[in-house]
Amino acid sequence: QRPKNFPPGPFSLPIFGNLLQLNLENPINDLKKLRLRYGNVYSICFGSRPVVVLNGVHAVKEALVNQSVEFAGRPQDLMINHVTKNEGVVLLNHGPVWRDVRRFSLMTLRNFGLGKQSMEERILGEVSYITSHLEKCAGKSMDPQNLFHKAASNIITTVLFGTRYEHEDKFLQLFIQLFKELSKIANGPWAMIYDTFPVVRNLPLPFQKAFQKFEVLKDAVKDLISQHKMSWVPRQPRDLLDCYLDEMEKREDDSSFNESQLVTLLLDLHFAGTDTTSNTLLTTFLYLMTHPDVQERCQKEIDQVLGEKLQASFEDRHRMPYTQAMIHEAQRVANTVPLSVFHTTTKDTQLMGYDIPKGTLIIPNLSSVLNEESQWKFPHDFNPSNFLNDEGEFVKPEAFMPFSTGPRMCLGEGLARMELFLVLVTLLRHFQFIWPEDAGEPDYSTIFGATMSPKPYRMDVRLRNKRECVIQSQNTTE
Ligand code: HEM
Repeated sequence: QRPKNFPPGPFSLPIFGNLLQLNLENPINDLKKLRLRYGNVYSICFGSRPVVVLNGVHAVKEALVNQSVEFAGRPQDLMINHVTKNEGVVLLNHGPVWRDVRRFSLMTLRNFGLGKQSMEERILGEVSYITSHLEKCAGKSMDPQNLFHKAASNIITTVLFGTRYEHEDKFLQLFIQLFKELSKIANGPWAMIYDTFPVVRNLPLPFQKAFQKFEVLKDAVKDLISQHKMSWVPRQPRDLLDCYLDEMEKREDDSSFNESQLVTLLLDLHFAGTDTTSNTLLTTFLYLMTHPDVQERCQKEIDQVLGEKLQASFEDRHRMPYTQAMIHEAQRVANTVPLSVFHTTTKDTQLMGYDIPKGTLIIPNLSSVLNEESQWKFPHDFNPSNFLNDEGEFVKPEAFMPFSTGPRMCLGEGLARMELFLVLVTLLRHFQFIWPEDAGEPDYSTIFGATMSPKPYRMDVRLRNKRECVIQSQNTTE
């Protein structure tokens, strides 16, 4: 039974709640139908647990921004909380430890923007590996999935541990494999059973594998920390790990900065920063190939702005309104984290006239905001004009929230935006991407998960004429 004056929703069955009425493979359409019937704030039941779903920009902002503290909690009793022992940052509940770890992570990422080996240099370093890989594929077709995934992983590992890994490296392969298996379990039916029926939690059912796999990941990170400590020079940080060791030394008696917390924080940031960015890149290239006019217009702008400059820099974005608009539009249609990360209420509160008790699970339906008909000029198309005004200047509507909003919003936003810009601008400058003639009609449908991805596809890669000469002459000089 729903609490008194709770947001309305469909009739729910005993034990199962509304789970049997949702297509758990991809519930986005079902959630959309419920919004049409019950409005922007409605409820469903996961088993016996009532859950509030927020839809549309106004409801999401009212909760996550205007009542930022009340809606900034995280659930603490799901399988994934038990697997990570509530450490790290993503799943920490609202409170002083989360605030401290978040502030440390944000500051450290921000400082790398200015430091000796800046974030920009780290990203451009990895971009040059992508470029040389694609040069080898020029004239052929290739599946970009692994390339983008490993590149996104390498960018975050250079920031976290100062290391990039060859794409065949065993450590990188192990991480990617275990992350994949863990998210499959965490997003699958066994996690749902674990979360819904506490009595089964100690039984030897397949969800136990998630606990074992996480331990393997933790052991690998512990080894990495031990190796790192051997070359660590206090107060001369090379990466986030060094900054954390400095912080641990500074706060000797502060129990929230400790080695166990560090292990999960590194895993959290690595995990949060990999699939998200690589799936966004995959969607962007799918749309660029199938909208060659958009691709060409970006290339013209990029050529014009960069001229003979050797490399793009993040500052160049201010002179590339169309390319900026294209990247934002790609993020809008990619809808990479469709249901955000679940929140909870930290105290009894009210939202749009409804009472919501402390501890209620909240789903900010970001998908409903990024596709909201009243907010976008072309809600159902891929059209950079969604981000351009009549003068052709770049503008960002308030409904652009792929990183969510409020105090829990993505803490890697700055890194992700820099990554997307530098990768896309560099690749569009050097290559043309073409939908292969024998690939049939493009399939824009998505694979639902904690992060959404496009169906696998192949792309034809061609060196662009103008750049071909420059690259060849550079290669000869080397
Ligand atoms: C295109 C890329 C990305 C997208 C679309 C994205 C999106 C999101 C979203 C929707 C959330 C949930 C916010 C909320 O709960 O309200 C989130 C949280 C988070 N993201 Fe990202 N993210 C991206 C890249 C990254 C990167 C590169 C990092 C690594 C530094 C990162 C680290 C995090 C962390 C640590 C959180 C949890 C923040 C907290 O709970 O305080 N993300 N992200």
